[in-house]
Amino acid sequence: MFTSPKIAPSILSADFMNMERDVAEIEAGGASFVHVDVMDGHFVPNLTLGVPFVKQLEKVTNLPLDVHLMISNPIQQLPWFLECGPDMVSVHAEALDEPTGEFDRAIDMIHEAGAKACLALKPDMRASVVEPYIAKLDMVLVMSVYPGFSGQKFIEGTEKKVARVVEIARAAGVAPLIEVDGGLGVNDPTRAVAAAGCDVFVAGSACFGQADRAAAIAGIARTAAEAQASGFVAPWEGREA
Ligand SMILES: O=C(CO)[C@@H](O)[C@H](O)COP(=O)(O)O
Repeated sequence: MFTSPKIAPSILSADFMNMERDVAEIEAGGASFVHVDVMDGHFVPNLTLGVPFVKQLEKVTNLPLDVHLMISNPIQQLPWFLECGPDMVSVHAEALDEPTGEFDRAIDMIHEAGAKACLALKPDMRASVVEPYIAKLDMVLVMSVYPGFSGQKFIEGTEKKVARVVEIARAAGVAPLIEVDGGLGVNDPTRAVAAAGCDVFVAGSACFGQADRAAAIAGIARTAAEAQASGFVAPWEGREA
């Protein structure tokens, strides 16, 4: 039922002056993806990196790039990011205009470029928004903090949204990866989302903020696997999905 936990360290917490070294460490340390936080200072209140950086990053690692576009107007910018050769691209539901077909358009553009397509949801977005698209999606990214910064506290109850997305996927007879991003580490939030069906655990400060990145990755993966096996139940109430 559960897949083995995959860890995607978020480079937002890495040393931008030593990115090649930091990414080499997580590659050697057992990461499954590099989570690349693209923020435009408009869709989220922080500005990080753009196309030239992603292009360079792709050259210095064999890890799959998991590019998380926290940007306004992704339809316009997608072609530039897709030229960088990412493995997986997440676009936010909140940044797309559903009535004009932008959800389908973004997913199709990503697939046509040979990458895997993911729909990302901010904490206030309902899980059911993925329902019409679930069969086309390779992954759903459930944000467990308001996007913009590393080191924030996990929003309790996000595990309910994870469980709801799993339910929607099952009902459609598909099994996209479920990724959760924000506040994860060797902690109860990781246990809660693991037990709810999360496959990919994004970790910024809990990975790059640690001196031993390999030990950090192993610790989070072990925490998640144990929670999957034991059926961890969160000690909080939290919000609805
Ligand atoms: O996209 C984001 C924040 O917007 C994340 O990827 C963070 O970078 C995760 O950091 P931690 O919460 O794990 O420290």
